[in-house]
Amino acid sequence: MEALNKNGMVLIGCGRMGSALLAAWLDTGLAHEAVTVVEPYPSDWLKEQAAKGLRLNADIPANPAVLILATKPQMMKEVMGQIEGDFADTLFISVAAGTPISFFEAELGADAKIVRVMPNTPALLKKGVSALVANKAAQGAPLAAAQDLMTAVGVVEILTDEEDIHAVIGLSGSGPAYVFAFVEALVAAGKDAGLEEDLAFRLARDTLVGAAAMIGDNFAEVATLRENVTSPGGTTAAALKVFAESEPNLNALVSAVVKASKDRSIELAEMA
Ligand SMILES: NC(=O)C1=CN([C@@H]2O[C@H](COP(=O)(O)OP(=O)(O)OC[C@H]3O[C@@H](n4cnc5c(N)ncnc54)[C@H](O)[C@@H]3O)[C@@H](O)[C@H]2O)C=CC1
Ligand SMILES: O=C(O)[C@@H]1CCC=N1
Repeated sequence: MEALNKNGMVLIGCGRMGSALLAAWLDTGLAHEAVTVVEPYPSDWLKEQAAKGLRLNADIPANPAVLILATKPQMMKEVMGQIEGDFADTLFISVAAGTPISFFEAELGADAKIVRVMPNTPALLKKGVSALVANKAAQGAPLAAAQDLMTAVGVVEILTDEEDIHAVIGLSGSGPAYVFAFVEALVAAGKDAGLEEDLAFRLARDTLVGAAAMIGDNFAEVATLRENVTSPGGTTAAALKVFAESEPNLNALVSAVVKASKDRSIELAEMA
């Protein structure tokens, strides 16, 4: 955070993703005074940060170390039109789902250092996962700086092919929503099975947290973890049979879900 505290960070758009990242960075030692946020509809939380010294809707400082773009892809053209200033050494980081690097190069010039990042909201708890891809000008030190920044809020994967970002969005960008939807479905199912909602919620939440914590580094072991719950001829076998035999089955359903997110990302990129 040293370079950022010295030369400043600018955040354009402080909604759900922008504020999750900013909150985690502030907690990691980013100084409020070093941050300029441009946000037309500041949340109460953001106003509290402004009271602590963060520069809210102030002029963009000259040559900030990093400028983060966290507005909707549909707004990006308008946003780029409103960014003016000296960005000779600035590293641009976009977290927008559907805006390709080529769009930013067309707006800023091919010499601009641009890293496209696909984070997810668990970044708020420093438990995010982000995939990064850099343009030519941002290879080396700028990409390493972006990697450091995102490592402060979770795990980082580096992509070499920008096209992979669509699938990443389908899996980990949108992914937390699938998990939350699954918890909602589990609670509804618990209620259908006769439990009170509060109890069903606690059981669903604690099962997910506990099971997630059991997953290690080896994908093959996930099947063993599943098998360890599944007594032959028992209750879990009866349950998993429904996943396997329903139409579409679980794998086909999840595949369609990830593909829908991926396809929308491609669509947004084509509109950029
Ligand atoms: N929410 C998520 O889980 C993730 C979101 N993203 C990306 O992050 C970006 C933001 O998404 P969310 O935070 O979910 O949306 P959001 O709608 O919560 O945040 C966008 C923010 O931009 C602000 N804004 C609108 N026009 C602006 C302007 N001209 N200048 C400055 N700020 C402006 C809005 O007031 C809003 O607070 C999107 O591009 C999305 O693809 C990426 C990964 C995960
Ligand atoms: O739903 C969206 O478009 C954004 C991108 C990934 C997660 N949220």
